[in-house]
Amino acid sequence: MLYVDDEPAYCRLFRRALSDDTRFLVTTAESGEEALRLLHETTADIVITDLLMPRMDGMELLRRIRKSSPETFVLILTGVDSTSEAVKAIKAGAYDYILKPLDMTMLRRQLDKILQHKQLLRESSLVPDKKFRFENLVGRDAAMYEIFEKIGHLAQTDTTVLIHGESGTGKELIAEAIHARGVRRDKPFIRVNCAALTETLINSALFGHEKGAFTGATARKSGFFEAASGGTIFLDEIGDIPIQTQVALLRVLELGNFQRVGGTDTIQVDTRIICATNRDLSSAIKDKSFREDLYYRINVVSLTAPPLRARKSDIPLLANFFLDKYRRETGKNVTGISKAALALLCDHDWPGNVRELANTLEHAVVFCQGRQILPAHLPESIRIADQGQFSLTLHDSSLAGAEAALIRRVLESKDWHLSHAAQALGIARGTLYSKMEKLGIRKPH
Ligand SMILES: Nc1ncnc2c1ncn2[C@@H]1O[C@H](COP(=O)(O)OP(=O)(O)OP(=O)(O)O)[C@@H](O)[C@H]1O
Repeated sequence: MLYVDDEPAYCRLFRRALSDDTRFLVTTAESGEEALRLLHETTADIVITDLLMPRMDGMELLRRIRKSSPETFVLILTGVDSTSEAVKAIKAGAYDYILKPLDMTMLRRQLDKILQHKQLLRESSLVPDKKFRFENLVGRDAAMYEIFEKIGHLAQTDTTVLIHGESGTGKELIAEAIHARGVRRDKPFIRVNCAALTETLINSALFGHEKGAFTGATARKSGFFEAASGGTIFLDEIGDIPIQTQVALLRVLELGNFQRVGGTDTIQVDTRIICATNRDLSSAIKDKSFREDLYYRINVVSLTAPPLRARKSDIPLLANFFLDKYRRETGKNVTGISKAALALLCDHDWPGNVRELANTLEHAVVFCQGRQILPAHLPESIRIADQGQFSLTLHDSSLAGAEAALIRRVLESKDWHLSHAAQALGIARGTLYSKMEKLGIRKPH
């Protein structure tokens, strides 16, 4: 590890502070130029550099290191008044920044994080385990294996994680799995839906409040962070937290402490933070509704839950998983999904992702009278979407007219093969025949 600072006193302090930590071999340099010379002669896994230095400053040194040895982790040291410079440095590839005057506890925490990150990088080359289930997550698609693998690695660390993904893709299950596989598994996992909390309530919900902090605060109350102490807090829809809460959150991430609303005591917590968002936070940063420095703090490691339409090979597996779940819950003897119904499920685009698929199977099990899920048991939205393939144009808005048009289209698509058409429509062949009679539908000669 190389420490770069133009103040010799700081260099000495740093060497002394880490002298008992056998994981690091510390070298110091008093200028950017000297640092580059040393890096030329030997390698360093971690470089910690002051930002403000005469001649070559920390930014320039960072740029040079990124070019010559991109795998080196660079930490920037900066004063409170130049955090915007630090953000620039992170954009330019620095791992993170540390505030000056140097707080050794903070520094050690950062170094632990880097070591964990390095471990992660080493392990990410391992062959993925071919299982279809990972904690409560089900999946066999390569995209899901990748997620399982990442969860496995992240669980071994205490890193802050940001999970991206559309609604219903399993972000909460991913967060739970990271918690369940880690050392904090016996401690609480607290989920907070930030979007559901009003601006006035959120600070008190997260950090608690003192008696009399606001009207109605009749007693001291601890918040979610205290409840999750020792465990994990999952901040869902993080993009929706108001700016004032973002400031408090930044403090928890940087210093590991907070104050209750209306309180003056500083409360130290050891809570792992996992966040999720279905919004593009970079546009929120642009329109200033989300702090950039907070973004870098929560986005130490990020993963993206893939939408269901991007892993269609998981649909049959998930459909059967939910069939089994709802069959047990309802006690019904539904044992399978017909080919036609499964084809409809596989064709659907699932804008609501796995949640929509789960709801669809619940609906199907409820409506199924026999042993097999047929197209007729699926919600109309799924069947209609399929019929959309025929680009059905309805000239007659009456129910009978629409039914006739649909039956005609399906018959045409099945070459007027009654059994096939009946199966696609999810009705019995006899029912189709009588409907054709009633609606005056005949095969054209
Ligand atoms: N891979 C999966 N295997 C099994 N169930 C899943 C999977 N992904 C999601 N689910 C189920 O789908 C539903 C939605 O999942 P979850 O709440 O984790 O999604 P989310 O991405 O956090 O959604 P939102 O952004 O709306 O909060 C839950 O009932 C969950 O159990």
